Amino acid sequence: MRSVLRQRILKPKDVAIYSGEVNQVIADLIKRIYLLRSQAEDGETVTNVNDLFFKYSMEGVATIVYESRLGCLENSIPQLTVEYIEALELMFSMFKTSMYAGAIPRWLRPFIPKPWREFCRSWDGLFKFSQIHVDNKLRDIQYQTDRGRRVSGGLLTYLFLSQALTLQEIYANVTEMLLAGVDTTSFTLSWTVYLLARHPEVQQTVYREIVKNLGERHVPTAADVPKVPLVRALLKETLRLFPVLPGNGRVTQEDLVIGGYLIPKGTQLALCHYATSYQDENFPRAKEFRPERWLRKGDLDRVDNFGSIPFGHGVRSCIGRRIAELEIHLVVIQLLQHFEIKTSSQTKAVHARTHGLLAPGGPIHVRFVNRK
Ligand code: HEM
Repeated sequence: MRSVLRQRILKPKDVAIYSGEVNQVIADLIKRIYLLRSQAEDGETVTNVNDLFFKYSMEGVATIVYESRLGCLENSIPQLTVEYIEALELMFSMFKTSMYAGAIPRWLRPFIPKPWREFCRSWDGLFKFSQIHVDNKLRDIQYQTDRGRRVSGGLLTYLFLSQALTLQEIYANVTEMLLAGVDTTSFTLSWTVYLLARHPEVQQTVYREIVKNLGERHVPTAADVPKVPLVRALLKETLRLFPVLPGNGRVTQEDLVIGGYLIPKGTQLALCHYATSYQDENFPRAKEFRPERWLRKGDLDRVDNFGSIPFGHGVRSCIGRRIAELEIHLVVIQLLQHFEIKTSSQTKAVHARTHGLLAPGGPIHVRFVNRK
């Protein structure tokens, strides 16, 4: 899969072509914020923003991966999408249990049936959903080719036409991408909004840069993102403080000597970059939210810092990184163009909690206040 997609989504310029689709999803998200605000007592508060960003992330990744809209941000969500959301929620709500489900020996399953049963139920739901969308697209392509038309399209079309993967492999891989691309992106967006609301001075600086370099209402595309380096820095800083995957692991492929210790080939290594992200030796005043620490001082300056590697590193690093960045950069710019994000009387201090992923430990409520 990775070698097939190398040309399509691994670099920022590869995913730039999806700006238009992502912006349509953002337009729906903003419409939804106006609606939800209007239903609040103060006309400004949106409660539990993660629910909103979950739907945004799901719609965003599906529009790229399936090349179709799911209707997550509509008032009445299509039944098929509702079922998928339920399967996804089931998967995450029992993440810890289901992680061990595969380790339960077959003979033991009749005695403790629930973890395995739920594990299969949630995966079946996710696969069924992917299969329906993939099959629809395949039928569409077949229809076009039968009529001698030249077919061009996005990711899924490319996967079909390249013929590098079997249909089963396509089902499996797009299911994994959708699964991997929803909570990761939505938690990160929820933290971003939370941090901006609690640090109005940072928010003001980012907003000023957007207005100066892009304007108050210009709808941004991927080409605009390098003009607002603080927006990129904001995402890096958010992921440093709240890396959705707080740890990572690798099995050594050869004998290594690290810090004077011999680590034999085949050793399982665990890395907790959530911990290294908070070390002052890696990030001065590490506990503080300071996006500007990621800004380059000049053209030759690089600010890579391996104390924080939220997307992993190397050949197995996150395949959806550029998609996630596109979705987050574009939506943050537009949210700040439309609204000042503020705490409300309902905003409580929220701490991180792990359930496999590092998630907000409670609901995040913020006000979306009209820009004057
Ligand atoms: C803020 C958002 C995201 C974060 C922080 C994140 C983080 C990660 C991390 C840490 C890994 C493991 C990398 C490693 O072992 O070195 C990973 C793997 C993966 N991610 Fe993401 N991810 C995000 C969004 C996405 C999105 C949007 C997609 C799909 C469109 C996606 C698809 C995947 C897949 C398929 C893998 C497995 C890759 C493999 O095993 O080769 N991720 N992600």
